Amino acid sequence: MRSHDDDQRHFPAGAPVSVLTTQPLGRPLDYLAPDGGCTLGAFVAVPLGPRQVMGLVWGPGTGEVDRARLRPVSGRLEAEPMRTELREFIARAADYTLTPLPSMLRLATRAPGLGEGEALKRVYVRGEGEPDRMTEARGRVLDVLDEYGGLPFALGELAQLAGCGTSVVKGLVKQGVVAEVETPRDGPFPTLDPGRPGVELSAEQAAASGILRKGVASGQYGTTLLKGVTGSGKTEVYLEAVAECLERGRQALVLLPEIALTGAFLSRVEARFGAKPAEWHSGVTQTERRRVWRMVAANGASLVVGARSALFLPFHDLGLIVVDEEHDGSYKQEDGVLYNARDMAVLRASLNGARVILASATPSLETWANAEAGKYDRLDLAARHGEARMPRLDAIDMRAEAMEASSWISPSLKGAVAARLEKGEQSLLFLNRRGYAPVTVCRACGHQIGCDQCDAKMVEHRFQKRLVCHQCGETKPIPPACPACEVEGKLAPVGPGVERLAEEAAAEWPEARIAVLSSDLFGSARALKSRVADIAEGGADIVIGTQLVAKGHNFPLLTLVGVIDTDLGLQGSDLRAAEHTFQQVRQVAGRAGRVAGREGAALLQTWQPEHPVIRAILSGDEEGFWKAEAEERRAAGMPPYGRMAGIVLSSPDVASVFDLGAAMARQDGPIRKIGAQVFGPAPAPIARIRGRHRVRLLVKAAKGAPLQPAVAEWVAQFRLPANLRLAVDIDPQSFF
Ligand SMILES: Nc1ncnc2c1ncn2[C@@H]1O[C@H](COP(=O)(O)OP(=O)(O)OP(=O)(O)O)[C@@H](O)[C@H]1O
Ligand SMILES: [Zn+2]
Repeated sequence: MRSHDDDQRHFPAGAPVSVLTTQPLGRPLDYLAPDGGCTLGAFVAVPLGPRQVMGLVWGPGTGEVDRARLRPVSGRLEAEPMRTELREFIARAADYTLTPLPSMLRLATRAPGLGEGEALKRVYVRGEGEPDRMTEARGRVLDVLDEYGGLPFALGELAQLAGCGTSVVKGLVKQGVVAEVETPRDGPFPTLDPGRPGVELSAEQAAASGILRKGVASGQYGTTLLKGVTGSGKTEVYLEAVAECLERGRQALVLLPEIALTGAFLSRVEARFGAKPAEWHSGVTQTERRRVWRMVAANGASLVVGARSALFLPFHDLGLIVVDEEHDGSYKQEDGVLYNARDMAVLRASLNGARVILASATPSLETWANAEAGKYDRLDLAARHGEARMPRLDAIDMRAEAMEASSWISPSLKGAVAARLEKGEQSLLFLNRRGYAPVTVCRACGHQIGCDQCDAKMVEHRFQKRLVCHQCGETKPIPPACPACEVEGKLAPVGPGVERLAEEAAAEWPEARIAVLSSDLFGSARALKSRVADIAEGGADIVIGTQLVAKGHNFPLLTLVGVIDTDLGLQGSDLRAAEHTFQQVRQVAGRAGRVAGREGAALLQTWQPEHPVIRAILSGDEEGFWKAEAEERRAAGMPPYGRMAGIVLSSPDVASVFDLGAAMARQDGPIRKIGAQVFGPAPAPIARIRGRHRVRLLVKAAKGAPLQPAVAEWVAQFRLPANLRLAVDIDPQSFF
């Protein structure tokens, strides 16, 4: 780590400095420091060709270009300079993921107007009374203001969210129904009070919380796996570590995997600390994003709750990062910069003397193995809080069930749901498939409707009345005739998605209130959040959902979980198929019976109850499962006992991807030099997306091998033909 004094390092006017921009140039460029000089990490404007772009003073000039030919920095921007710790993090993360530095800087500067000053800004909030004449557009403006609960908006932002012109807003201002106010930009967030009493912890919880608090108090880096069964109070326990962090005047970051979870979480923070934290995710307005970015840097926000990209915020002094549901796949970004937020959290904390808490009921094998190896500490919460008990898990052997055609809920499961309806309790039916039917087939010729741009079947979405490609998002109406044989009226849905399951449930229980939770059915994150809150309060009898419902929700009335197709994830040859199925099914089962006195049950529909993974899920022998899984991976040299890098080549031209793939496989010297191996090229499982043909290569290396430099050297040997994209995925999670 560089010394702290670096933060003060100053370059006098005219000194050569290297400036990193977000432009795709690959590396920093030299400029001359402006009048008055500039400090290391300062945000500046620099000329680039005919344009002015934002840049960051990255270090002394490299001397690559003759001094006489350097242009001066145009000016300093008003943003707080980037601290050494964050610059170091960006550089290390770029090296680790083999991402060009400019793309990393872009991740760390994703807020609008960073260069603009602190002047007053004009914002719009709800005023008094009702408009003289209510129009549809006016109504929408007022709805937006209500929906966001008093948050201020910029004019353009408000108009856009309401889907109207700015004149509509101005008209409302004239009548005083909307108020126009001048406020300082970017006010600090309300202070959180860690001294308020928390809930009374059980002995087990108190012991864990004591250890976590001590860790935070040490001011030293360390990572702890907080493993607790679903409903054991992991959140209550890690909030104590947050309290300790706040007491010490340092900032804390809590990463959550799913935006729908933040609503309930914010209320818990408010209950514990007396105010809400700052939020950072795709559902936050642009105005608010800028405020969070600046306040985090100025120490005006002590706790941030966010999605994975919050990891790149310019914290003033970050003392704790909690990664909740650390096993969740959404922590791995799968396009653009390919990074795993869980691993990057550990990296950032280690550079800043901060603690990491990885919380999960079903940790990833990577984390489990790191704890086994002593790299991470581990704390266990073995019991549910209070009198609540873990749900009973049972298999429903589908071979023994009398299933009708186009029916997916077995008679046994139906009986269990009916019993819950009678008692006024909730049931959850889980199926990890969006839409109505995954395949639409022609009963005359057998043709299945695919996407024109992708090597994928179109999925019927009946609520939208369209076929949707889950790869590229392309949609089209269901054609009246088969596109292959032109016979009319023979297209039929095959297989179930959540919408079709909801149809079956509605036919079976016409009186029941049914809620379908699937990410595509909600226009906005706010709408989804409010639906989740409504269900928690008893606003539905049967919840039907995708993996969206498997994550961290607390539905107190829910006592039955039915997994429709437990075998779904076990098909295919995914390295992590067993691990993911185990995690997902145990998580979703854990939604049942979370309140004392309401016994929970989970019923798993399966065609292969004797499958080892299904047996492990039922037996609950988690350590046994992980040991066996670890042994298999170790024997095969697979992660976490070996390392991998995935390469995806894609181009509209099929020949050029295969040619380059073959050349890469031949010229594998840099890979062989570290004792690693190249596999492929092979067509990717989804061989075409958005009209681009895709080919994969895989590098397998031993655990300690210097994988990144070798891959960098290997890839650098090749000139990419026009329009061919090469993506490197270090530690790949998916192989589509
Ligand atoms: N000591 C406590 N006192 C009062 N309520 C508690 C206590 N511990 C946990 N609870 C309550 O029990 C429920 C489950 O706790 P929590 O959500 O923290 O568990 P979790 O382990 O994070 O669950 P999951 O892994 O399923 O997300 C919550 O409603 C929480 O408020
Ligand atoms: Zn497509």
